[in-house]
Amino acid sequence: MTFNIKTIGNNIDEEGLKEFGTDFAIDKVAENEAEGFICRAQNFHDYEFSKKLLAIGRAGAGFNNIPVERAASEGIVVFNAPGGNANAVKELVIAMMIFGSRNLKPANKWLSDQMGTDKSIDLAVEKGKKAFAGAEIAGKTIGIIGLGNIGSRVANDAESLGMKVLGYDPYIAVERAWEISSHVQRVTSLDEIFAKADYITIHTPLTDETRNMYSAVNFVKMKKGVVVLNFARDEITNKEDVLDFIENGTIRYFATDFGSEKFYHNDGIFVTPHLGGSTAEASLNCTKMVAHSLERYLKTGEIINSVNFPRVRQAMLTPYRVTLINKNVPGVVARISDAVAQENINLANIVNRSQGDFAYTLLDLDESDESKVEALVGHFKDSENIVRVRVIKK
Ligand SMILES: NC(=O)C1=CN([C@@H]2O[C@H](COP(=O)(O)OP(=O)(O)OC[C@H]3O[C@@H](n4cnc5c(N)ncnc54)[C@H](O)[C@@H]3O)[C@@H](O)[C@H]2O)C=CC1
Ligand SMILES: O=C(O)C(=O)COP(=O)(O)O
Repeated sequence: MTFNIKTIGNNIDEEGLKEFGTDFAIDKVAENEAEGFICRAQNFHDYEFSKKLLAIGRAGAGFNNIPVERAASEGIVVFNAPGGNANAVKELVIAMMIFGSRNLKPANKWLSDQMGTDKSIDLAVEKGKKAFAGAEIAGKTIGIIGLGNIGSRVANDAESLGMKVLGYDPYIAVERAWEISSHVQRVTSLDEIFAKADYITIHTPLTDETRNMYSAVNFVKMKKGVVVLNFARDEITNKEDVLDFIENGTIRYFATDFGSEKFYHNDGIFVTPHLGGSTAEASLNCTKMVAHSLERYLKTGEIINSVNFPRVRQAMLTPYRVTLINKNVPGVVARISDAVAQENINLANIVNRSQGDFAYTLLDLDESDESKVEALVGHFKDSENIVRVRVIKK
């Protein structure tokens, strides 16, 4: 069987797409004919998914552009590429922190406005440069909100650049915690970050807790002259409040990957056009990662790196595998087992895992009679609690 994958939007790494095996066709059919999508930050909130679509690979980290709960309810598994672009974001954040500390935006603007000969400009430079004398980051305190793939890397590098590092992440994954330098001090309150840090950077998803975190209610708690960075998501920042707190001198410099017309001409603000994950390396990594996840899911039903379904790994050793996406309500597994028994099929293995309102069930059938497998699947069609059934032949 050939699976059709459609790349949505541009910037999907062509080299990365070569990871797909020969039984995958890329961009050969219309969107509503594809079993899999690969996308980046395109907004899918108003998108009507076709019944054929089984999986979406977000070639990046943040997935707030995809309605992941609706996708689950329509039987669509959404994957992302955790860590695939983390180094790219980290490097930009470190660069922007130093860029701001050394006043490079106004300094460069001032320099480009100079007129005259090289000699006269050299004289003006030596006289005028004191206006742009900056500060070093070594010895300063950085507060990092979110210590996942990006935040943990920023923490380790900031520490090796001589900074004192405070990290806040109430949901930190155990394996990530092991990767963070023991010199990074874990704090349990955001207010401690706001009160102590000279530099503050956020590396969390956009959630109800982080939306608007950069706003007046928190800016008033920050040190005068703080440098604030947002390379996570636009909606974390209240832009009017940033302008006010630049104006009153609380924020010395604000760097962000998410712009606004009011930001572009402000000397205290530096905006990059959502470039955090835009490197050749990150784009290759992320495309490869989601290509692997999609291929594995479509061919074997295994789920790795999904954001709306639990991880399910199970080697396929039987002639048939049936996978079901079902509502996470009581009685479904019993019904599935009953149906298997009614069709007199030997069940070699059953895996059932839930996440939120939905669950994923994988049945390995020790049965090579296709008609019996079809009869089994017949039990699950048109059931209000089962939203997707697939049969995978070894
Ligand atoms: N500017 C860009 O191009 C890019 C932006 N991003 C953004 O950065 C975010 C983080 O990316 P990764 O580090 O790769 O994700 P990740 O999932 O590895 O890490 C996120 C961390 O945030 C923590 N967290 C969640 N809610 C929190 C809260 N309320 N307070 C403190 N910590 C909290 C989690 O426990 C986790 O450790 C993404 O969700 C995305 O929005 C990611 C990649 C590129
Ligand atoms: O990975 C992320 O969360 C990003 O924000 C990067 O977005 P992009 O893939 O560059 O459209």
